[in-house]
Amino acid sequence: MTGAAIIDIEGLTKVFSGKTVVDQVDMTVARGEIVGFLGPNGSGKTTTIRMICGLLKPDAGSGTCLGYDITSEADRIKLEVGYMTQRFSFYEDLTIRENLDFVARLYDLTPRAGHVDRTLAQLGLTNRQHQLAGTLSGGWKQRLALAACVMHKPQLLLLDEPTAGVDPKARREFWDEIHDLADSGLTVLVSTHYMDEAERCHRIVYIAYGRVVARGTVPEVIAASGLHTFVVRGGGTATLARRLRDRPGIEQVASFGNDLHVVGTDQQLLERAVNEAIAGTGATAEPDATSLEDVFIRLMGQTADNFDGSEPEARA
Ligand SMILES: Nc1ncnc2c1ncn2[C@@H]1O[C@H](COP(=O)(O)OP(=O)(O)OP(=O)(O)O)[C@@H](O)[C@H]1O
Repeated sequence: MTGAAIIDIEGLTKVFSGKTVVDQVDMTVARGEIVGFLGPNGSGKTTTIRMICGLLKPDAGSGTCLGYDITSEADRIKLEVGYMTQRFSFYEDLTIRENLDFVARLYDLTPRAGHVDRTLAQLGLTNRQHQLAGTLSGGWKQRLALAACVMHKPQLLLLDEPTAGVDPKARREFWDEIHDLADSGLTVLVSTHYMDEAERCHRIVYIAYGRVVARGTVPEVIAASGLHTFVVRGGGTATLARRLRDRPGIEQVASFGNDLHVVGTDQQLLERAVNEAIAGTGATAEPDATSLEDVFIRLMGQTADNFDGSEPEARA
């Protein structure tokens, strides 16, 4: 299947109680890619992932995952996918090894001990194999969950916010692991709210109200946003932010430590507005590269939190 898309879905739609939570989502993921799936809470990421791996039937749309039809060949997909859910679980009163042995049993892997040994070594868990899972720190729990997902040698990993609540060092190590797995040919679709994680993906797909509103590599998404950014420094940021907001040409003001990122789509109008706002304040303003975070703050601002039930102001 080399060259063929690992995920290829078109028009995927899901309606819950009359509410369309996934709305005509198209997505293609090639072998070996790490694709980040981003969007506000409740925007439809988990629902999309569950349809991709055959756990949930779409109300409209079609597609394949690993070459299998997502509606008629769901059983085949489930066997070849590693799915780490948001609330992954294992037996806290069993050791790491015993937990993996249990998973090997579920997948009917033989010889069981061999598969467990290989997976322990692959995920750097061998030295801790006899530690009770319940005594592990968040980062090691995540690693055990990943081990349980990859032991049956899936071709595709679907990770739903795998590092939520994990400290930065453990998150970084987890991502090094993801890249190692991708280098060995595994394909990864990973949902996340973390900006640094989005930047570690080959491509990202951003969804809001069930619809894809941005996609591409990080530079492509930044370029497509059409945003320009000025960094304002000096003076009290809170006072300056008040002066900057609500001026024509200024569409977003966000604090980054002692700096303010001031963003707009019309560069000339933005520059004029910024210079007017800071005149006489002692602050300085310089054009700077728009960051992915600037773009996401903007996308979130346009669409609000998907849980609040309000309609988005703008839809792509
Ligand atoms: N089984 C279900 N029945 C009814 N509504 C559901 C069901 N599953 C999800 N929803 C609703 O569908 C919407 C999308 O939920 P989903 O979990 O896919 O979003 P998400 O982007 O993964 O959110 P988060 O980032 O918070 O995990 C939400 O409004 C959610 O309440």
